[in-house]
Amino acid sequence: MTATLIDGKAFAARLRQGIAGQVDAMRARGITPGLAVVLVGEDPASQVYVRAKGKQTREVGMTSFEHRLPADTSERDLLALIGRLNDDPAVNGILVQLPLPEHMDEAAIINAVDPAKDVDGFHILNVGLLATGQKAMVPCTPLGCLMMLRDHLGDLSGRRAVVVGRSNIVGKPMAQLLLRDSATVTIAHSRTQDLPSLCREADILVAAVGRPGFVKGDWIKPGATVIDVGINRTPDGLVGDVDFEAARAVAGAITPVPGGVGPMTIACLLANTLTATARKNDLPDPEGLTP
Ligand SMILES: Nc1nc2c(c(=O)[nH]1)N[C@@H](CN(C=O)c1ccc(C(=O)N[C@@H](CCC(=O)O)C(=O)O)cc1)CN2
Ligand SMILES: [Mg+2]
Repeated sequence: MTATLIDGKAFAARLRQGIAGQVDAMRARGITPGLAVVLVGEDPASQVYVRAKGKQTREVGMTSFEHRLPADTSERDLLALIGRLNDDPAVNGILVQLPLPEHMDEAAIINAVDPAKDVDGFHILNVGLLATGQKAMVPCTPLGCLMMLRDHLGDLSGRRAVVVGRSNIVGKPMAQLLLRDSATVTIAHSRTQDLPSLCREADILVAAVGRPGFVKGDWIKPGATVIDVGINRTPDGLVGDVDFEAARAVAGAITPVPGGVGPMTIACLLANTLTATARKNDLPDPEGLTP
């Protein structure tokens, strides 16, 4: 038996359709959500993502503000731009595309964004709110993973989840979200001992290490749900962190790369922009878009 494919591309398209409907309703009340995306430098992958973000923002009826700055922009100038966006009432969401050039202090930039406009959920305040179970802005990639897991599995309570990877963008917030849904969560990383055995205990396995085909088929518990967050460019094309062909013969369900987690990341960015706009205007959180 081969695993069910969790189609992130189709899921994201449905999500955007729902968001477009909610944007229409907001615009009828005179409120147009606005998202500002800031790109520093010419990283080719980042350029692709930023272009896709602008296009999808406009397609759901929101206003897109795009700021492209040269790679040698000073931290001071970037902070000044963020300050102007923080003060701009037409901007409800601000995203600074990562990675930033080497000379920039990433934490200082992230923490300069108004937490209420922090649609990436990376600001220290939102990290703390999420960790303590309070209303936060939630990072887009883990939010998308959670939506797919709930859609496929229903209640996550009591399930054993292993998150491989401890980044601030994916691994840590993913673990927080799973914990919030009462899963039993382990975060594994490069120093974890006997990683294959640990992974074999997982009903839910999330791979976010950034190494092509790192998770092998025989690390997977038969019937497990596997979420592959990896996006690795190799001579064979784009591949995930999971050995897909071997894994799909064992897993119960799996996200493909491309077409799994990636498209959900941008759809959840739009979801967060809608949430930030609703909160700014003292409206209830949009249905189904927050954890
Ligand atoms: N400020 C942020 N920076 C970065 C984030 C983020 O969430 N916030 N995440 C990634 C990049 N990213 C969005 O920014 C992103 C990555 C991948 C995809 C995607 O749709 N991938 C496709 C494949 C597209 C391709 O050919 O590359 C897929 O997986 O099907 C969307 C967004 C790092 N930076
Ligand atoms: Mg991401």
